[in-house]
Amino acid sequence: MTDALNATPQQKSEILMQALPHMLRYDDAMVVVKYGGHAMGDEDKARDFAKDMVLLEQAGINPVVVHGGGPQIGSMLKKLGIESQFSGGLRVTDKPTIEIVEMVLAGLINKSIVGSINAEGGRAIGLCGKDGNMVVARKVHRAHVAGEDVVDLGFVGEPDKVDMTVLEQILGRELIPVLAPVAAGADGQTYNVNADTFAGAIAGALGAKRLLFLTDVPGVLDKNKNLIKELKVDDIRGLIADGTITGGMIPKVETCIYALERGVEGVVILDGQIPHAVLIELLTDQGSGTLITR
Ligand SMILES: Nc1ncnc2c1ncn2[C@@H]1O[C@H](COP(=O)(O)OP(=O)(O)O)[C@@H](O)[C@H]1O
Ligand SMILES: CC(=O)N[C@@H](CCC(=O)OP(=O)(O)O)C(=O)O
Repeated sequence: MTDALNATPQQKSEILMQALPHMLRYDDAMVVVKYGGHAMGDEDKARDFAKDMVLLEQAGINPVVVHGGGPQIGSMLKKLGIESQFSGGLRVTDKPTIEIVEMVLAGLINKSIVGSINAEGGRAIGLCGKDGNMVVARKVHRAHVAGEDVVDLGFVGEPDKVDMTVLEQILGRELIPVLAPVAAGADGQTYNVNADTFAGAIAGALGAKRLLFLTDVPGVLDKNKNLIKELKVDDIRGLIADGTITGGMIPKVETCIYALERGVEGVVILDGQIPHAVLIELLTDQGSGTLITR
């Protein structure tokens, strides 16, 4: 699959025959792809990701991209002399920080992904939670984090209401939505929403067939750092309790549980740095990461 885009016509038709049964499984289905800031990498990787989204759309699978950009926000804040502070995996977001978060996520990164998809022959449309009131956020009140001081996270939000009207207009019309995890509260205040949580809310509201988390590790690893290929929701709670799953993986697996409970059929956590990771996952028998089901 890695070389498929540069293959000869004969090789391409062989690859297509192998991919066909998988394509039929996902025909007209919705797949939410969470593209993490760590998975973004260099220009070549961005191009590969964009090619995958275009190919999925052409194959009749409707990809919805939700992107992050944590490391990129961190670099911009650093350039401006603003220190990043996290509590429980969430960025403490004061007034100057929320302005940079919105600029980097809904501006720079969103438009860069839209541009890459368009350059590969797709038609992407970049939105954030504010557009069409897609996601209305409420402030996160998570002051108590085990082992950490009590912190007011500031303008950190979580999805409160999700309205799919705008996305429903877009899907099935050869457009690829690219969503930045920025949303307004009912009072109009802008909130910074963790991209995993945002992706889970969108996947749940759409009843997506798959939610893919592209990150910088092969999937969920066990205590010996070996990949766990399949997990059930009930296994997850034990792995958090015994300290196998920690840090940034916790909001990810918690989002998996949330999305599965809302009808998403399966969630996969996989290494987005592998070229064409999404195509390998969806269109081959190889399945590259951790598949989580109910
Ligand atoms: N059991 C585990 N398996 C894999 N990664 C884990 C595990 N526990 C903690 N992690 C950490 O979670 C990180 C992925 O979360 P995060 O950095 O938030 O990703 P992203 O930026 O892609 O959203 C991994 O790089 C790893 O350091
Ligand atoms: C509240 C909060 O922490 N928001 C995140 C939003 C971006 C994000 O989640 O990006 P990744 O997926 O690349 O980590 C942040 O400010 O970094």
